[in-house]
Amino acid sequence: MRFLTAGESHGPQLTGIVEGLPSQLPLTVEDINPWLKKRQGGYGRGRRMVIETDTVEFMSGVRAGRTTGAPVTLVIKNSDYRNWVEIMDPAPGNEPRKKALTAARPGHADLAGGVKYGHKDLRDVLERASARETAMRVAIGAIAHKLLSFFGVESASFVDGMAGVWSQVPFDWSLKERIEASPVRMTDPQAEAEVIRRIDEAKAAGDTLGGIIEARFKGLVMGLGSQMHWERKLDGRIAQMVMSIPAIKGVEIGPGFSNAMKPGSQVHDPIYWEEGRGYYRQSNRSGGTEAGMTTGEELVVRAALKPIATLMKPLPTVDVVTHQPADAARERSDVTAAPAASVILEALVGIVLAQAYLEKFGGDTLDELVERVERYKQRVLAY
Ligand SMILES: Cc1cc2nc3c(=O)[nH]c(=O)nc-3n(C[C@H](O)[C@H](O)[C@H](O)COP(=O)(O)O)c2cc1C
Ligand SMILES: C=C(O[C@@H]1CC(C(=O)O)=C[C@@H](OP(=O)(O)O)[C@H]1O)C(=O)O
Repeated sequence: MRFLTAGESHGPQLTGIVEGLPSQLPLTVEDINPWLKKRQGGYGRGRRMVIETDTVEFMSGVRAGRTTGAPVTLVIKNSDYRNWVEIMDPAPGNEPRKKALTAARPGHADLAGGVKYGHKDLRDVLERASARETAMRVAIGAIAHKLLSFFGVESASFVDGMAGVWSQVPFDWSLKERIEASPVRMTDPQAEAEVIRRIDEAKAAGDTLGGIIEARFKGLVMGLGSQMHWERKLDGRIAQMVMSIPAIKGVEIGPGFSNAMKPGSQVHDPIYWEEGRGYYRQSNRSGGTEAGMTTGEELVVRAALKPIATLMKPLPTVDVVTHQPADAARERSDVTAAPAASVILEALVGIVLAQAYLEKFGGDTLDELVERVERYKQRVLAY
């Protein structure tokens, strides 16, 4: 399964093409739109999210609520486009009416992208660097999750810490509903209240916040990915996908960074076997992968999100036309995107996992795939 996305943040629409889905996968917009809604939410988002109500349309590959096996084309319209029609006009002639953005914003694609692609209006850079693109990838992730649901895979995601405040309530699958209802997608009501206070404080100060986010997956079979060659290692593929989310600056599988400070005896997970249950672990300090393959335990993916780069109290920069010192351009902006990023993390790791299932089990139809996954589960038990 491969995919492409296209579309500018303030252009008419985002487009996605997904190729390699099995046929007969039940699929409606209702499988996708709730994910888009969740991605738009979260305390600390800016005014753009009031303008947009993201919903997806199928343009190919789905008939009567099922995939046909043909490439699936998805579209999400940008409601904000109506306010940007002239600025985003592809036809020549509107340039004088365009508001050129020339004060490169530190922390954004503006400077390197402007130099690399030869743009002096940095809008031509930022329109594609914007995290708006993740709306389409989350839509594609929702399809991946739909597929995973047929293999018995379940997922969750949350914000573990923000602004120096850590959740004190450890994740438990029974907390999923609370997380979904939380304005900052936290497990801990006390931490949540404090984090909301700090977001308000940051906003009032013209500042921004990042956070630590986590996604979990249970029900995965042992042996997705491969140790045999570097680019087939599942943890490597997950890291690439996660780092491609705008503003993510660190990724770990399980407690990867804190494990690095401990002796091996406190890090690795002893192996047990029981009749009827097969192989299992009593701990999951590996976070669910060993040597680029799933262990069959929960997969735990954590990521660090930097604070939003556009500051209402802007940092010093240089105007790329005049080369004079300037204040960084101020665009309408989020104060934090950590809750949204946790949803993106969960959706996008789902894509990597769906790809791993499709690679391992093949299958042109959903039935074939499910049958092969079930047969493999029996093999794992009997091993
Ligand atoms: C959901 C989401 C929303 C974002 N919203 C903003 C925003 O409103 N303003 C901003 O400056 N950066 C925002 N970002 C981050 C920038 O897109 C990102 O920092 C920038 O493109 C530079 O890329 P890098 O941080 O990966 O280096 C957001 C990121 C995510 C994941
Ligand atoms: C549009 C989205 O996020 C945007 C991501 C973003 C950025 O610089 O990454 C900047 C902001 O865009 P705007 O200037 O239009 O307000 C965010 O709103 C979205 O998540 O759908």
